[in-house]
Amino acid sequence: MTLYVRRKSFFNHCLKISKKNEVHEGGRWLQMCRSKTSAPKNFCDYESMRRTYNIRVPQRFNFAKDVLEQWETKEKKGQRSSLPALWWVNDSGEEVRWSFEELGFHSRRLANVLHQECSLERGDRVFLILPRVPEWWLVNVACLRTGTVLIPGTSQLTARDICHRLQASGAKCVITDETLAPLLDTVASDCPSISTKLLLSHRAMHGWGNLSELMGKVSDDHVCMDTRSDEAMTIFFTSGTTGSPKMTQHSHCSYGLGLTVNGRFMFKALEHCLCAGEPINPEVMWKWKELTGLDIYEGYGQTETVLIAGTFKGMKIKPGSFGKASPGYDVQVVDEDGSVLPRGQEGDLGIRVKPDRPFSLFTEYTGEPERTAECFRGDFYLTGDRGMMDDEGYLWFIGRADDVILSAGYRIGPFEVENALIEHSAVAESAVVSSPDPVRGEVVKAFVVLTADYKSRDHKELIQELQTHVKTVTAPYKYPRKIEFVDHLPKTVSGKIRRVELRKKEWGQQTSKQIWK
Ligand SMILES: Nc1ncnc2c1ncn2[C@@H]1O[C@H](COP(=O)(O)OP(=O)(O)OP(=O)(O)O)[C@@H](O)[C@H]1O
Repeated sequence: MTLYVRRKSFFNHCLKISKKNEVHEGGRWLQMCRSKTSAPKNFCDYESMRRTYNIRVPQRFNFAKDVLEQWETKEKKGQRSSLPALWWVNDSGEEVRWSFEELGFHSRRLANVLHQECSLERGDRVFLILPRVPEWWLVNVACLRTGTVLIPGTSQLTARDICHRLQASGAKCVITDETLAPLLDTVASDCPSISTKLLLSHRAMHGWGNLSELMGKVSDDHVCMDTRSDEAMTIFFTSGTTGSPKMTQHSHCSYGLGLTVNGRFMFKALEHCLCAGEPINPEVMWKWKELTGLDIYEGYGQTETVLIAGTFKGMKIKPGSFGKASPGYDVQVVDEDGSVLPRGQEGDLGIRVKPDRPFSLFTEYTGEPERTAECFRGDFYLTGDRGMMDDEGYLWFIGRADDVILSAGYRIGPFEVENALIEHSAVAESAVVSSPDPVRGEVVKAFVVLTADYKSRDHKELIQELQTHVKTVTAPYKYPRKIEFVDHLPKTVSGKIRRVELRKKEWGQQTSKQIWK
């Protein structure tokens, strides 16, 4: 479970602080919403939020020029409040607070470093691997300004992960700090595309340009690139939950404008909690509410998209459902032919792309046209997840398509079994996957991490107790016929459970399941 920690929050923040629903584009104001006042005061009603959301995508768009520079101008003219553009605080209480003017000043210098000192051209790729220090945001803006394509990576990546990302992306420039620079140096010789290495550090390091020093050399005059809306802005590597991470390319409009959904229809204060990235067990929601008095609002999205669906302000929360489709997306449950299924039936979760492809959908998996094409069926982009829509239009997550278990003719979503298991006080967390069975083909197997109080209990007894428990809280055929206790579950760097790893462990070399997976 992730409590609202999103790499895209910079864009959300800057768009959120706009009081009007407008984005300035080369002197013209773009109406973000069709509402009479142009500034919907209160989106407490989901239906009115969907009705009023209407973004017209301009031909050219650049977040740095069309949003940040406009705020800078307003700030200089005293036409906006003194809210900072960026306010950063670390664990030791150190703070950095930049106005839009300061953000503009530093980012223009950094843009000049990228262009003049590093000879990077529009379209060149920049791999950024830094913890969330202010410079992380500066590089974001400098890349927007220069039209270079930002590829962010978490600082928890291993040398192998970094090597894969650099080779796959062909990045020309890497930017990191002194903790990670030695790791990058170990793989640099295998990554011939790198022409520049920039270091954020007070110290010098052989082979690395010092970012702060270079910024001191260049001017703060920079004309922002007039990028096309559909031009590449960033490439995210997916989490790698199901296989090796895919390069997911977003354009200046799909992110720069698309993320208005996330920014505008969320809550402004920390007293509201949002969870995204993995399904959240209803039990966790109840517990959270009991301990904090707060509800958790769920958001469902992918690297390929912005927020696809969510429990928006004013909507009742149905624990176990991730809410309704976001404005801007028509989300449906479709069958194998791409036809929309009736409500209540399980199928593939898809986003309608015909006749109009939502502008906030990714462009492609870079360099993988076939893989990109595989995501589309009929009029829909397929998310790769299985789900269901209820009578009220709420969407329910069943599992990733690859994770669904077929046992003796039944289709079983792992999430429901995991939800049942976590209700038992012995279970700290669990992951449910398929396991081979000579009679049923495959059966449900649960890998369970026990809570401290249960660690020394007799395992045989505990297995029976957990099986009986699942049979009583959900349909009996879903109970895990096999249970294995483990110390921890395999996870991605962002904390998502890698069921694929457990499944591989179960199926070993048995090819039939491997092919299906
Ligand atoms: N609220 C949610 N409930 C259930 N699942 C969610 C939710 N939010 C996100 N997800 C899951 O996360 C996926 C998107 O995650 P991401 O784009 O990071 O890539 P990944 O699918 O985890 O990794 P990879 O594509 O590399 O295997 C969704 O397709 C869905 O399976």
